[in-house]
Amino acid sequence: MESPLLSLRGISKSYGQVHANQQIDLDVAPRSIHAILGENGAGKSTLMKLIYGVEQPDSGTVAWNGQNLSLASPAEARRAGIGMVFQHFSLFESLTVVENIRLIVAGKKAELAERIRKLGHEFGLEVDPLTHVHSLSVGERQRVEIIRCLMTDPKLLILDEPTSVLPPQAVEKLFETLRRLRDGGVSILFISHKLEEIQSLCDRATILRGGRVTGHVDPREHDAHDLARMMIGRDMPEPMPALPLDEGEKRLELIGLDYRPDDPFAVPLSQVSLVVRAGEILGIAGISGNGQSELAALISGETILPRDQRDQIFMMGKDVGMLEPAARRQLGFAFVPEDRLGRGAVPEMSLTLNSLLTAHPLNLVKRGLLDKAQATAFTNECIRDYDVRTRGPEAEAGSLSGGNLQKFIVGREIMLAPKLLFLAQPTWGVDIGAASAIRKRLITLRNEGMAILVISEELEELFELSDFIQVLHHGTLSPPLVTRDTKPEDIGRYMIGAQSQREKAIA
Ligand SMILES: Nc1ncnc2c1ncn2[C@@H]1O[C@H](COP(=O)(O)OP(=O)(O)OP(=O)(O)O)[C@@H](O)[C@H]1O
Repeated sequence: MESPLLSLRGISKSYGQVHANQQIDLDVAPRSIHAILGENGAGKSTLMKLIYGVEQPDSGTVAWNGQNLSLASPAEARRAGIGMVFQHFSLFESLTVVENIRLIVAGKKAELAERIRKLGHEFGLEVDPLTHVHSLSVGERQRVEIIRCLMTDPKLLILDEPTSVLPPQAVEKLFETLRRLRDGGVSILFISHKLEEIQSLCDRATILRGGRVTGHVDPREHDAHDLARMMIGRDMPEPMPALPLDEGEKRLELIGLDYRPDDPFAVPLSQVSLVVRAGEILGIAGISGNGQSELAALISGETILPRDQRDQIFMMGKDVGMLEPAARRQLGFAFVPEDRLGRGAVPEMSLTLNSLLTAHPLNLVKRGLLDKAQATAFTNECIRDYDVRTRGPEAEAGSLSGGNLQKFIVGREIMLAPKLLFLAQPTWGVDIGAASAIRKRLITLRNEGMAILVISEELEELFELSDFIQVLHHGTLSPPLVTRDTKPEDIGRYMIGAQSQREKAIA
């Protein structure tokens, strides 16, 4: 092999009792796309943080182009030619795209805006440089992160689950971008839970389990089942069959919902109608930025309808358009937001306190005081049942790996035994074994009569879960399509607005 661009030997890193990385050896060749594979909590993000100078190893050596390298900060890593796009975004919401980029890349605003447009166009990462970040969807924020990284002209680009929120078309475009970058001499470290992606994109893969390297392979020589087995140490579980059920009562109904946001960058919704019945899963497909966050806020109660808009949102038969989130939850509604660190959990608080955020009605508070024993028992149950890998209920939410925090939030909301459960991107960042366990659980709950609404950008996920799929495009919702009679291409046409509203619809 050509001498490696980056070479790690015996790298270890612990957080207290947790050995996040142990004796890691890794060589990244020049001009290669190298996958890092592993379950939630296997140590992938930690390893990337060590390479990017966010954290320093306890022991071991790093060589960069054959020279010893020790990085005290990400700024030093960037100067050396290492760039990273994080799983959790690091953009300032109150600044515009170009202002955010200017914090890292030198240049005049107008010039930078022009470069952002050009790069966006060239690599299929279109985003308006003058938009405020708070009005961007998760997918759009990720585009900004990737562009910002490309603007520092890295020799090694680290991408932590870059495709998890991108629609299929954008994934292919991103892959073209990455291949072009590789051909131009950039090496890429690519973390993903999607084995098919790794096989189509990567020429090498390193597999981690429990903080240790369990193998270096060429992913093109192994099928997805093989890779999954190496990663999780057993075969993938089979999907759960959905049982046919009689038509249940309506638990959520939107009738001709119109919404004009004050924010000029937000997407207005027009004539959105949907029904979710007991014993049914409705999936909402669509490319992010088409009104998903606006719709989610209206359903959760984060956005409240003005007084004159009556009879547009019903939960359990009650007009809830003007009710606060807590009042909706009292009716039997639970919600897993897409933004797990901003809205789903408070990173600085322990898991037990995070349980209280939504589960306090389950006798976790007595006479205004925290019932510590009950709250800890609830949290322990959630950790055990949802396979949340953490040191315990007192761990800060922010110390969990991304996928494990997501499992915790999904578990907490399901444990409320709601009548209506709404999940936005339920398995974002969750490894394949755990994602399949969450989907199985959702189908079991559906079979037991829960009404479930899922917003997801992952079509495969919606096909596995949903009885019906509706597609959100430019703030309007397609009619419901019966999943078993629908092909992904049909959904794809709605996603880009190419399908006439009447075709393929059920009456
Ligand atoms: N700052 C921290 N404090 C304490 N423990 C931590 C910290 N960061 C990571 N850990 C622990 O180290 C282990 C490895 O976490 P890491 O985030 O590297 O996993 P990962 O493979 O990237 O997982 P995921 O796929 O869920 O993102 C986990 O057990 C995690 O809880």
